[in-house]
Amino acid sequence: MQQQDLAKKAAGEKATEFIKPNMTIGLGTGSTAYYAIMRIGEMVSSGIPLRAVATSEQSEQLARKQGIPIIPFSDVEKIDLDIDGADEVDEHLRLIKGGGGALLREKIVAAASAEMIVVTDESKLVKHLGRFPLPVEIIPFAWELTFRRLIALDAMPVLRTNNGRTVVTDNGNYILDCHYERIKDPVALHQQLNDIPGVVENGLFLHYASRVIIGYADGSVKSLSR
Ligand SMILES: O=C(CO)[C@H](O)[C@H](O)COP(=O)(O)O
Repeated sequence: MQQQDLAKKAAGEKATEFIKPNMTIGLGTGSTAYYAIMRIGEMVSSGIPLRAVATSEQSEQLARKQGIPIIPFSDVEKIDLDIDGADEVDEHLRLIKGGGGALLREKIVAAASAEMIVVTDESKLVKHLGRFPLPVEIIPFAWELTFRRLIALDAMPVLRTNNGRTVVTDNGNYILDCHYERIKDPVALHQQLNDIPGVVENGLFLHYASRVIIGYADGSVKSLSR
């Protein structure tokens, strides 16, 4: 296993120590959340009663394979704990998410959770958000107009593609990756982006994370909390 994966594993597994029996867990998306899901699978196999909702089709499939009971959102009264990764984390525990394209479901689940623990490695820690391109999920209808509005806001958007094909999210939408280098006012930008008709959601998670667990390759972890 590579150094960075060891760090991700350490963080993902540590977060599961906050899980208590009978909790409803929000399962994040990505290569760090993967380790949390695998560990939760082991917990379920060992007889700990848990149930979960997933933030992507990918995580749902993984969870089902591990025997984690996935419940429909219609049955969800509250989500006790959401465990998810991030693409950037600043010192105020504000995040950029959506590198894996799951930002919309991730934000819906984070907003519905009593607590959100972010699992990450050291490479994601930044002084200022914005070095990682900010994902913005938009509806396909007239997407070119939404794209132009973002150009007018100096967002330098790029339509996300994979092998020459437009990436379509689990919700049937497109993603524009916006290049800022440094986001000076994340609160104002969050509002400005979501005010654009056609924008469904953006990858700024400004007040959801209550704890960030940073993993290191030697298996140690550091925890930051609000
Ligand atoms: O926001 C996400 C997916 O939409 C992921 O949490 C984020 O991209 C981090 O992924 P990884 O743990 O693989 O680095």
